[in-house]
Amino acid sequence: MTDLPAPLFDTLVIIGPGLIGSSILRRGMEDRRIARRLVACDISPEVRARVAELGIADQIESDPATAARDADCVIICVPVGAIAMVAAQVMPVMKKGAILSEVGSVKTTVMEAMTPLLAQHPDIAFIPAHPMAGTEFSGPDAGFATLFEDRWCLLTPPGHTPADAIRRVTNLWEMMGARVRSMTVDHHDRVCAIVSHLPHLLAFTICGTADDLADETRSEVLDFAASGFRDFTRIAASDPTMWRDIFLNNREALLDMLDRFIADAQAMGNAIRTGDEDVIVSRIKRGRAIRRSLIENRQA
Ligand SMILES: NC(=O)c1ccc[n+]([C@@H]2O[C@H](COP(=O)([O-])OP(=O)(O)OC[C@H]3O[C@@H](n4cnc5c(N)ncnc54)[C@H](O)[C@@H]3O)[C@@H](O)[C@H]2O)c1
Ligand SMILES: O=C(O)C(=O)C[C@]1(C(=O)O)C=C[C@@H](O)C=C1
Repeated sequence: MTDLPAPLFDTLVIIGPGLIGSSILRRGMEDRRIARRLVACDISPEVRARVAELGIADQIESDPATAARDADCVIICVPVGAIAMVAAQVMPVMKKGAILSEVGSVKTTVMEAMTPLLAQHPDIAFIPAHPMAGTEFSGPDAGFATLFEDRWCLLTPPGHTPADAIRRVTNLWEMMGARVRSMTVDHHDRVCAIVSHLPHLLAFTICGTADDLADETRSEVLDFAASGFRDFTRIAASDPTMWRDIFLNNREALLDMLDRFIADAQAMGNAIRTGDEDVIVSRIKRGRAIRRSLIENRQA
């Protein structure tokens, strides 16, 4: 009989088994080469009970420190505003040489909050990751094992991070079907401001604008929304806590992108006002070209 290769991690701990955390757990349950033991930890008793019913973890804990004690890798999957607080709970008990990761949608402010903790615990490798995958749904029922398939996962490891730890986190995401790229926290936050955070801001806003016109158009909004508007409503159905934290933590990059967007939208408005067909058509063509390249890159 041939021995099976050792799993990538002996014990992998997911703190916050919501959409993202439960998707990692589901993939880990399906592919036991990822971890021998999968531990889930959540602050919410309802979430813990649901994770138990779904059978997507080998062990379920309510206390992050208890969950993290024997971990080879801990991944914090809670809203951005709570990541550093959870890190402060687990780092003092984590093993020397263990890996700490998180999946937050913003990196600069998390790294700032983590800097003093990292100085106190130099034996823990901190490797922030951000899977560019998700849906408008939250919670453990929303996750699925193929969520990261063919999606990008962006890593923002600090400069001194051991190469072996980066390799293991890269392997983890690749085993879940993702493509991995490393970048600085600043670059990450600017890229995400334009590809993810501004589109959400626009979706929440356009739904509000339509709702404010309710007297004139309420029934039309509901009746005829099987059009462009419907695609905005999917994004606008996203979780308020998650998006509050993203907007407040990526304030500068997001406001910069918003200013650019407002200038471009005004330019389009002027072209419509003055009947400048060339400007109108060239902008529409750029949109179509971007959609085509997304499809070619298998991202749409
Ligand atoms: N939803 C997406 O599309 C998406 C994509 C990529 C990254 N992210 C990021 O991933 C993280 C999780 O997002 P999600 O959509 O999976 O959220 P979610 O709401 O589905 O799950 C978050 C879980 O964290 C738990 N939690 C909150 N505070 C906690 C604490 N202090 N201790 C322990 N558990 C706690 C909640 O009870 C919940 O079960 C966020 O930082 C988000 O920015 C989200
Ligand atoms: O597909 C969606 O519904 C998402 O909102 C996913 C999405 C995105 O904007 O692309 C949202 C936030 C994350 O940080 C990464 C992915």
